[in-house]
Amino acid sequence: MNITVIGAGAVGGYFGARLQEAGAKVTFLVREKRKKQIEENGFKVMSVKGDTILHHVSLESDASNISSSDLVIVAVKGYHLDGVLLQLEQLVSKGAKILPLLNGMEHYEILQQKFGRSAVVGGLCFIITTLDENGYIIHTSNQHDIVFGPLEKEQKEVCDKANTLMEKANMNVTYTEDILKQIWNKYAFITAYSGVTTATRLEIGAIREVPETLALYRETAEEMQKLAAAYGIDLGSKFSEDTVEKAFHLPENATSSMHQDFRKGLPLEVESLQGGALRLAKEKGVDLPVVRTLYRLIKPYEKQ
Ligand SMILES: NC(=O)C1=CN([C@@H]2O[C@H](COP(=O)(O)OP(=O)(O)OC[C@H]3O[C@@H](n4cnc5c(N)ncnc54)[C@H](OP(=O)(O)O)[C@@H]3O)[C@@H](O)[C@H]2O)C=CC1
Ligand SMILES: CC(C)(CO)C(=O)C(=O)O
Repeated sequence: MNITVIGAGAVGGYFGARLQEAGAKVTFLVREKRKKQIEENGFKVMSVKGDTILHHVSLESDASNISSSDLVIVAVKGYHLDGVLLQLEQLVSKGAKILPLLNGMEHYEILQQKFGRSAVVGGLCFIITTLDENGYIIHTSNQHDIVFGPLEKEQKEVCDKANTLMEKANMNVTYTEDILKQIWNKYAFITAYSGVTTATRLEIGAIREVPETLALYRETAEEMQKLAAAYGIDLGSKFSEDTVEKAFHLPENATSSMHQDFRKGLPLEVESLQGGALRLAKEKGVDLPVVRTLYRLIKPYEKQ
């Protein structure tokens, strides 16, 4: 299977490497600085699930040099999505379907509007990865999961093929017919988790010790559930309870990638997560006062 990964960062680099190990022909579409870093330092993954070095890495900076791909995995930050649309256009025009792994929700609408509904497969991931100063991928969580599936019937063939590949790879895959619900589920969870960890600058262990702050987390989950319902998605009567429960099963020092970005002084995806929720809520006339407060607390640090 021919796969292009746009964004050879923490997420794209990790899953791209796993798919290449499993036999896929993977091309990483990268910008010049990252290309140079990989050429100089090599492509290494240091992972609790097993280290790997890619001895041959196919790197491209221009999608017009890629003849065709079955699937393009998009793993850039939400605020870089606009910057990859022209490259994506070239790949989609040569027959590729898009599998986004970004956190958030609005990118689906953006990609579907630009490339048509049939081009965009549903997907998300659960993993904790980061890049070190050499550009090596450091994977520290037990999770290395992709959840994906067709959003349109005509995507079944490429999804079946991707599933066969992912099942062979050193990662977990959940292939589901109900991917829209799973996307909302992750979006609702991550908006609460990233919002509360980043706004408080606390890891989950400290948050769950303080009932008042844990209530903030639960109320964010409740609001996100309300938002999902306004879009016709029922996350289930136990969603907020389960979200709180999850906080007690995570390691004490676990935190969101947004909070980690905050600590590193990197830009924050607040517009893709909390900001996006507020825009989606406005369209449906839903009020999200807790999400709005988190948004207002995090927004000043968006560009750091
Ligand atoms: N890291 C994690 O643990 C998790 C992250 N996520 C989500 O995954 C998404 C990606 O995050 P993550 O991998 O951490 O981010 P990273 O910053 O590590 O990687 C993003 C990569 O995208 C590249 N990029 C940006 N613009 C372009 C472009 N125009 N062309 C080619 N490459 C480009 C960047 O390259 P450059 O070096 O050139 O800037 C960077 O390498 C986010 O939405 C995040 O929320 C989800 C679950 C967990
Ligand atoms: C919660 C987690 C680590 C799960 O993948 C995540 O998506 C994030 O922090 O961005």
